[in-house]
Amino acid sequence: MASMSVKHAIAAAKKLRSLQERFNPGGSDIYPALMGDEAITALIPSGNPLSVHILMFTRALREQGTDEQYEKFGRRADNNEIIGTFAQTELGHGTYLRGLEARADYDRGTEEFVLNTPKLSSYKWWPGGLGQTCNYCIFVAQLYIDNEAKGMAMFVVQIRDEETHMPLPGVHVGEIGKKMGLNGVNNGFLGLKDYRVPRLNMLMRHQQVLPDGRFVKSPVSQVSYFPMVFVRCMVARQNSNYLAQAATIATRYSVIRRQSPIEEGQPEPKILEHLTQQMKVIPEIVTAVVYRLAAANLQNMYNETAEAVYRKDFSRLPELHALACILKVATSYDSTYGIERLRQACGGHGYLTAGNLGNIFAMAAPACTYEGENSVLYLQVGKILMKNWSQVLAGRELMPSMAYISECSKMTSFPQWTGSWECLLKAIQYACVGSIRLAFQSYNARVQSAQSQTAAVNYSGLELTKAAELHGRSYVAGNFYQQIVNSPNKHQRSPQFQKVLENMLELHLIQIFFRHLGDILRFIRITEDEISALQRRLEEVLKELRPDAVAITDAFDFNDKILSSALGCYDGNVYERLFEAALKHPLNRKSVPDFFEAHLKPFMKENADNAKKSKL
Ligand SMILES: CC/C=C\C/C=C\C/C=C\CCCC(=O)SCCNC(=O)CCNC(=O)[C@H](O)C(C)(C)COP(=O)(O)OP(=O)(O)OC[C@H]1O[C@@H](n2cnc3c(N)ncnc32)[C@H](O)[C@@H]1OP(=O)(O)O
Ligand SMILES: Cc1cc2nc3c(=O)[nH]c(=O)nc-3n(C[C@H](O)[C@H](O)[C@H](O)COP(=O)(O)OP(=O)(O)OC[C@H]3O[C@@H](n4cnc5c(N)ncnc54)[C@H](O)[C@@H]3O)c2cc1C
Repeated sequence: MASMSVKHAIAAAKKLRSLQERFNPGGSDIYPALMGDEAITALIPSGNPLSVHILMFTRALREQGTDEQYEKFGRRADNNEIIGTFAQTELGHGTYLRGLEARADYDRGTEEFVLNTPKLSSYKWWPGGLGQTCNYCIFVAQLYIDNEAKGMAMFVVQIRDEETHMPLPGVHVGEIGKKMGLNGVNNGFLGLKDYRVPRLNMLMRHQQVLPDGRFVKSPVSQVSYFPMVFVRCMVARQNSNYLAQAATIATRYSVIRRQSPIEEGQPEPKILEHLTQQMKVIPEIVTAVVYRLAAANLQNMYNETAEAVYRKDFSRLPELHALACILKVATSYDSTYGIERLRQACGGHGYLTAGNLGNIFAMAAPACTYEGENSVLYLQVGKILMKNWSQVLAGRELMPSMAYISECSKMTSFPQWTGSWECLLKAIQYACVGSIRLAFQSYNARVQSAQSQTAAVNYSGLELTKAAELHGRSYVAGNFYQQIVNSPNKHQRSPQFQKVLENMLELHLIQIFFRHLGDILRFIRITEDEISALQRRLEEVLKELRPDAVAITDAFDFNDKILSSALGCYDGNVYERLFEAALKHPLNRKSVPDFFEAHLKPFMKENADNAKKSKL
């Protein structure tokens, strides 16, 4: 599987190169790389062994290396003359980067770094493509000068001979084993023993080690985390894509499959006529659209921040970090749960490999873990919200994506309930700010009682997580509202199209309201009649969107090859394709399976003989 994936990935990478040259000659825009990776990944159901090379190795060389280092390594990596990965996670540590054990000791006598993974737990473990594909990597290690720890640093390390692909002396590298999906990616392990690299193999755009061993600290240590921010932005886009693929499959299947009359004596309807089926499928279509728009916003913000960082302006890093964390978490959680809901909406056939929903789930699910385990990132955002709440209390302005927190903090109570979109959006924001206030009271009480920040974060973790989750909901719903109601290009839309978009906004806001009704009722009084009115509107908007469901998912424009699903094929010949796939199964090559003579027949005969004996 790995070799097939590499073959396909190389073919697709060549295609990508020609596309880039045609549409983005010599440009550094992230989209071609992203599109290329998405295209390659989509065409290789077992995952793209070049993903981390495209998304992390090449970018780290460009963003963390000096111009000279880019010329020496980055250009060859961009041109796919060398293939790398990003080797940060270890067998013993993934989240707690300060606990990483791999070390780089500077030898000023030879102006080299001596790299070691001192224990088994120090082995790099997980990097994509590391097992067999890559011949280089970015090796993340704790930097030591005269045995004094200086923090994390990144090193360009060649791990295999460029001609023979043999692991170099001092390198122990291989595949970590079968996973629940992405088995074409050859995630690998890497151990280094007294492996020497020249001083100039340490990426030194932001921090330097001079020939005599003097260390020049980075102006902002967090800029070394930038490669992770980029992938978190990618995950937001990639996982909204996975959800859109699954929604397309389930929608198409739901208008082909007929089951169970709604009125006695009537013919069996398409299953999408059942209201409960609409509630399973249509919100997922809308969620895919909502996150795709949010991810596009985040991507633009990433580009702007990356350019600013290149100019040594680090001012926007904190906001980008907070948004990249919350959107990576929200998109990966909601897409993973949404794809499983869509699989279940396809009944038994949803469980068939031919439907491809299981594989889309297996591709989407690990994003809840990699690039920052989701609950850790929720805590990251919770900590940032605590800092911002202190700013609110001090009367200071907040970053634009958190401005609503200031506005809501000035409200002494929630205004008269109207049920309008603005009211629903404000309710989610108001509940978020209420949760932030409660979390801060707990957190601050702990800090005041002399608990350390990390301990206070831990013991306030549940409230911090809730506040972070509601902040994500507020940002995503607010972005969708702005795009539908206040977009500058709104007047270029046909009235019909605008109406469909407004129906999607209505559904998203009401769905989020009901998902967080408990959180909202803690801070806002809403009557039973007002809630029942929203229930009616939910049922109504599902009915309104039902006729548009197929057109919206067709507009995602996934080729049958990308969907790779007998349930979601454009021509709708589901049963014929299911049967065609079944007949291809190896067990159908013979009428009598080999195991009959070898196992089944003796087993049944033995039971028959025993039955006869027991009657005697
Ligand atoms: C298109 C296809 C897309 C995707 C799929 C395809 C391919 C990719 C597939 C797989 C790739 C996966 C690659 C990986 O998984 S690489 C390894 C990823 N590992 C992680 O993400 C580690 C997660 N852990 C953390 O990030 C750490 O917990 C930590 C955030 C670094 C925090 O650690 P800690 O030492 O405790 O420090 P804190 O006090 O929490 O933070 C210190 C300080 O720094 C700020 N901060 C933290 N992170 C960032 C950042 N990324 N950017 C900017 N700022 C950051 C933090 O807010 C705090 O600031 P203060 O002001 O409070 O000091
Ligand atoms: C498919 C896939 C591809 C990957 N690709 C790469 C790659 O290319 N390069 C790379 O370097 N890594 C890669 N990784 C590794 C990935 O980045 C780590 O798995 C991830 O960072 C989580 O770390 P961990 O596995 O050590 O889990 P841990 O950090 O051990 O987490 C285990 C549990 O402990 C909890 N926990 C940990 N710390 C805290 C805390 N402070 N507070 C509360 N709870 C906590 C977590 O929430 C989680 O529930 C990949 C992983 C996967 C699954």
